Amino acid sequence: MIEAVRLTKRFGARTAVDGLSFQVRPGVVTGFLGPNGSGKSTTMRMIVGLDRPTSGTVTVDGRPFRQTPNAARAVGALLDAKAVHGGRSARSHLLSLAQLSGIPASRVEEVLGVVGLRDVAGKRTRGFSLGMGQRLGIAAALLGDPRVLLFDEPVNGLDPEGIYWVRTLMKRLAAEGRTVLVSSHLMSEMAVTADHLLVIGRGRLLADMSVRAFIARNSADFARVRVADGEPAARERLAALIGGAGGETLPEPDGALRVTGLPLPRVSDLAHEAGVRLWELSPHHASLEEAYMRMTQPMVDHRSTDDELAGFAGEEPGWEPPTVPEVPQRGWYAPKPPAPAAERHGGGTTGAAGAAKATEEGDAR
Ligand SMILES: Nc1ncnc2c1ncn2[C@@H]1O[C@H](COP(=O)(O)OP(=O)(O)OP(=O)(O)O)[C@@H](O)[C@H]1O
Repeated sequence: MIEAVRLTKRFGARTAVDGLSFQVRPGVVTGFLGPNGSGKSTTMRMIVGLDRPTSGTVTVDGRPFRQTPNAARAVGALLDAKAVHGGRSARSHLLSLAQLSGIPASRVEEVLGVVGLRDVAGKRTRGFSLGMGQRLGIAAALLGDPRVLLFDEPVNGLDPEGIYWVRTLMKRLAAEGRTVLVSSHLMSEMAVTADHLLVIGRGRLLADMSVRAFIARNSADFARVRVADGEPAARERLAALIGGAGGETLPEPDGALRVTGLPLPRVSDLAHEAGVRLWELSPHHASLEEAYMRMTQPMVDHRSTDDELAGFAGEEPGWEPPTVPEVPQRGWYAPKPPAPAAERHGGGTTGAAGAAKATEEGDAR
């Protein structure tokens, strides 16, 4: 278990972590969320003794990290996947870490297999993609088979298959009874990976609860109601009735109404009494992303403004837009058919077959 008590870190005048108290329990995946600059990485760095708290304490299984015997085998962390010597191979990077912590070399081969890097283990990490670097960082965290694991943005740069793999790995590690703390900005991913959430904003704890409770407390469920197509007057009549009964409606892009403030059966009764035909009446639960945005909106430090340069393209003196040949579009967003094989390769059946395939794909969309 990880336990923080009034944990605080200041960098000069900036308070990065402000009196945080929480516990991260074993057996579940705990998601660590917060806007950019809210203090997640600083908290993780303090957990593993890389930053010293200005005040307060944080312990791992009852002791500060620096006092934990053989800490590298007790706690594994992926904090910065780029913190690897680019001239070393993945294998030699892991071997040197293993040697420093008294971990047998055979374990290196095991973790290389777990993260799917065996085939490239002899290659210099300089040439690694972002996703390969993440996998190597995860391998390093797993090396000592630790009971406590921290992952700062582990899915950063991973493709969908890699993201799915990380999700499964986190869940498996937690199911084995380990303590797993994982930060991410990918809300859809957190919603399916984490059981529990710690949410911080400007260094302070905003929420410490299950994912389900967090969504329930920070969002409003709603109903979608769609009247029969081609009956706009009925839609307006229903919207007015809902408003009169104390509900609120918002138009949805497909013509349906999003209703809040009234239970579903009440909406159904109103439609029935008014003789409005419905094609849809469905309950909806807000997503983790909606709940998170609602809670953290006031805590966001970095916001974009409208782009002053919007509309700039094409104004460069002498610039002409490229001419795009007119191509008839077939189907729904059908891609441009490939040029005839003869034009591209000087003839041949391969090109013709490829053209036929591309057209089939276009039709299928
Ligand atoms: N070494 C440092 N010196 C000065 N300020 C720092 C240092 N490390 C972090 N900070 C500041 O502390 C605050 C918290 O940063 P931190 O990296 O912990 O946030 P974060 O939640 O991990 O952000 P992100 O989601 O962008 O990774 C920021 O304002 C950051 O600029």
